[in-house]
Amino acid sequence: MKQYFITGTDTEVGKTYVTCHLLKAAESAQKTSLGYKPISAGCEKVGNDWVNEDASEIQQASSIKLPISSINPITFVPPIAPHIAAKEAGVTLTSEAVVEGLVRLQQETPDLLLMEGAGGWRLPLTDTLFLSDVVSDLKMDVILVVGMKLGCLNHALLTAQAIQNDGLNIVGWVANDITGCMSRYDDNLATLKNVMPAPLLLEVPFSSAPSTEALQTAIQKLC
Ligand SMILES: Nc1ncnc2c1ncn2[C@@H]1O[C@H](COP(=O)(O)OP(=O)(O)OP(=O)(O)O)[C@@H](O)[C@H]1O
Ligand SMILES: C[C@H](N)[C@H](N)CCCCCC(=O)O
Ligand SMILES: [Mg+2]
Repeated sequence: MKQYFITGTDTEVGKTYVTCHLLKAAESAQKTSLGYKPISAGCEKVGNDWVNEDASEIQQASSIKLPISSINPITFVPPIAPHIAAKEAGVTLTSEAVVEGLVRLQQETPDLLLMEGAGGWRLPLTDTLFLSDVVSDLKMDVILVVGMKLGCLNHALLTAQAIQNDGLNIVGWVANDITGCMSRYDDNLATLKNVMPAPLLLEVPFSSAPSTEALQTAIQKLC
């Protein structure tokens, strides 16, 4: 079993989008896949479940089918910073709760297990604990999704430095074209290829799937 933490240069940069492409590509390569979204903020009640859109997409993209509460055990209603939502709900976010949900999914022994963060790398769980602390304790390899837009060079480099300073390995970064209209896209991509301290794992075009070949190359590197 190979497992990775998916982080991004910010919220809304395509972590879920990329995670789902990788989970589905793994299945196409005859690998079992499972996604984990430990903490979500922005949920609605569907039947007896609190359902977050990321979690629902990840559930559908995973080859191993599990209840939404296993894919996403910690849910908050308002789409805000999770530690603030937790405080409002009278809940304390803990490392143990995140790890407990992960261990449950590891017991399914998928070939590929992808855990999506929320927001960017240094996401607070409390005023003294960050999701990055939990990932560091777990010693997970990291995939960094870069939302290709003006400002991403700085965000990508700072995030990569922070991950490495935390003692973790970046297995690769993903160039995700989230707008389809970034000025000098190719020049920005070339700069990132030169300056990032990790290899480009995958390029994801705007509004269309990456090529099957590119996805399979990425899966071969990951699995
Ligand atoms: N390559 C792309 N082409 C078109 N739309 C995209 C692409 N990548 C992401 N999107 C869209 O951009 C939005 C944000 O993407 P996504 O939800 O994956 O971000 P995220 O980083 O997971 O955000 P969060 O921090 O909330 O988890 C979504 O509507 C998604 O469908
Ligand atoms: C609600 C939203 N979609 C995200 N999942 C949460 C993003 C939290 C960002 C916190 C921050 O760094 O400011
Ligand atoms: Mg997401």
